[in-house]
Amino acid sequence: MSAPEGDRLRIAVQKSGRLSAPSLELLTAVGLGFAPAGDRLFCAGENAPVDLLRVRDDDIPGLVADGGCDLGIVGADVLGEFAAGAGVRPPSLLRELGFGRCRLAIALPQGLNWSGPASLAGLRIATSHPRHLAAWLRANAVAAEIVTLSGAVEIAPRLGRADAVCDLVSSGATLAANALREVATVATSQAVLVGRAGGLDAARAAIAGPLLQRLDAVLGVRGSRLVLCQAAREALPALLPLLPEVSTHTVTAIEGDPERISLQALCRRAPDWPALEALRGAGARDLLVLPVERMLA
Ligand SMILES: Nc1ncnc2c1ncn2[C@@H]1O[C@H](COP(=O)(O)OP(=O)(O)OP(=O)(O)O)[C@@H](O)[C@H]1O
Ligand SMILES: O=P(O)(O)OC[C@H]1O[C@H](OP(=O)(O)OP(=O)(O)O)[C@H](O)[C@@H]1O
Ligand SMILES: [Mg+2]
Repeated sequence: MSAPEGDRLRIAVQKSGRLSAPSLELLTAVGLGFAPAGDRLFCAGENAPVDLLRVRDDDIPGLVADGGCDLGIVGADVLGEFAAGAGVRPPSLLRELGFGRCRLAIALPQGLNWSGPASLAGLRIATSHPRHLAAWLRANAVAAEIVTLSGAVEIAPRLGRADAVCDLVSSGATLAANALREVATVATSQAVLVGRAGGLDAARAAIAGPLLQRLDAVLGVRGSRLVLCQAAREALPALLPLLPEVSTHTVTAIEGDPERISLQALCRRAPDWPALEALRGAGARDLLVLPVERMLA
């Protein structure tokens, strides 16, 4: 990966929060190295013409939209809020990254009844996602007041600032800790890679292209396992259906033993213990389950 002097790719990532560590891990997995970030906002790439900008996640769509950065990693929820705003052409969604999975949900304090979206009519709903919420209320023909807060949304009912909330949920622990009950999903989200809407200039595209290919090689096998085993050739038809979500498999003859084969299967998810025990019961021996890091097709 080489580029003319001065032509460097800039990637915006969240400085500190839910997406920071997995974003850096992904960039490392595609071969990018950065000096330890510490508190720095800007990290020059050590082995490629790619620099990191570490910022608040809310700033990432705007930075990519106005050309301050070429690529960014941000929650689809934050991208959606930005895109629903007036005026600026939002960044393009280039890839879904499979981490930071959560949902934007409506939750009510105990004591408020729920019989559908109409139950929210006339209530004050606290959220950091006012545009998502406004669109959802519109789609459900509900008139409610939106109270926009930048954080700690779940505390708003207890403080008397709102009657209900619309916030991000994954495990539900934060809602439970605040005695709130999830009643409806407004949107689902995960981390996404975004790029400038108009595309990159030729020099930057030449840096980004191979990186995207590497990214696909990593994302395409996330969660996959390589399962290896030996078995009698006649056991093969019984073994294959026991493997979870096989994407490809290879059968190899074992030298000197025409009755036995070696099976290699790429599975989109890990076989659990019962599946492995069933495979063994069907004649598989020397079963190996290996993690898969990347696959160049
Ligand atoms: N509980 C969760 N589980 C999984 N992903 C989450 C969860 N909460 C948020 N996210 C995702 O992570 C993104 C960042 O969340 P985080 O709470 O770190 O943001 P923040 O507090 O706004 O940070 P910043 O200081 O950068 O503004 C969210 O936009 C969402 O996409
Ligand atoms: O359903 P849960 O697993 O409890 O997750 C939900 C919480 O996660 C997010 O906040 P985060 O913990 O990132 O902290 P923040 O409020 O400081 O952004 C979100 O805003 C919720 O508060
Ligand atoms: Mg934020």
